[in-house]
Amino acid sequence: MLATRRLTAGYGTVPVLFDVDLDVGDGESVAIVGANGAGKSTLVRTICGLLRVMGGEITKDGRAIQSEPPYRRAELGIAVVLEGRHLFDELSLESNLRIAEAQGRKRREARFDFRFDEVLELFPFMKGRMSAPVGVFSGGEQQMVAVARALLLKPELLILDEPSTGLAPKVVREIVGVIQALRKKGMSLLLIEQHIAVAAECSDRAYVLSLGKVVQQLDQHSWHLPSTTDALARAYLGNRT
Ligand SMILES: Nc1ncnc2c1ncn2[C@@H]1O[C@H](COP(=O)(O)OP(=O)(O)OP(=O)(O)O)[C@@H](O)[C@H]1O
Repeated sequence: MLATRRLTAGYGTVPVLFDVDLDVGDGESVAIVGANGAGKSTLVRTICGLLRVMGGEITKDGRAIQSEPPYRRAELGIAVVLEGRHLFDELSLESNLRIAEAQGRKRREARFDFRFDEVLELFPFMKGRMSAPVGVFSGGEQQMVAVARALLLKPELLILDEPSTGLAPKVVREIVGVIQALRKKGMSLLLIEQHIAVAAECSDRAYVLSLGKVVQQLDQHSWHLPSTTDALARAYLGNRT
């Protein structure tokens, strides 16, 4: 589905990601974990085309996409929920969703064709609140609007940048429930997550990122091994642990 090879990217002339090799298979859920400043958001912005690639390659289904503009990557089936959500705060919930639905209609051959009413079923709180401006919604509700909007783009690969950060445990459980429902449907997911427990629960595999490099790969069985705990502690706390 998605691959990066020796991907180097950053800001201005300064790289903050170095030679990142990453794969997300068809129907796979892959997490990226790492401390603040490890480069997780930079990786997301580079994959969706908001940051220029300095070196290496990004492919979607084997086709190089690193020169494609962000809107083309969306048309190719990559949707992203960025940190900060970037909703149209003054517009109603319905307008926010209908704008995405209109974009999604361009993807006629999409494998996951979420209809408007199906998306609403995933997010019951939305019923009866269609005319409210999304700026008045709670952080958790806004996060769900951002996910709903991404789904209406009919993606094959959904990238979620820190979906649980700053949210109450009950809301995190709701988001986890939605992620699990998408996994069941076979959608490919790339999940950027600082909370190890959420990452372990919602992914098949994970990459540990530290100072812009992949320092370890984890599979389902290795999350709780002592060597993993050590590697995660080093990635999160530095080498003085
Ligand atoms: N707009 C920017 N201009 C210059 N440097 C930046 C910019 N955004 C991030 N950086 C730097 O790039 C590095 C990686 O940051 P990034 O936001 O990708 O990390 P992160 O793993 O997503 O962290 P967090 O969990 O805090 O969001 C950091 O050293 C950061 O200071």
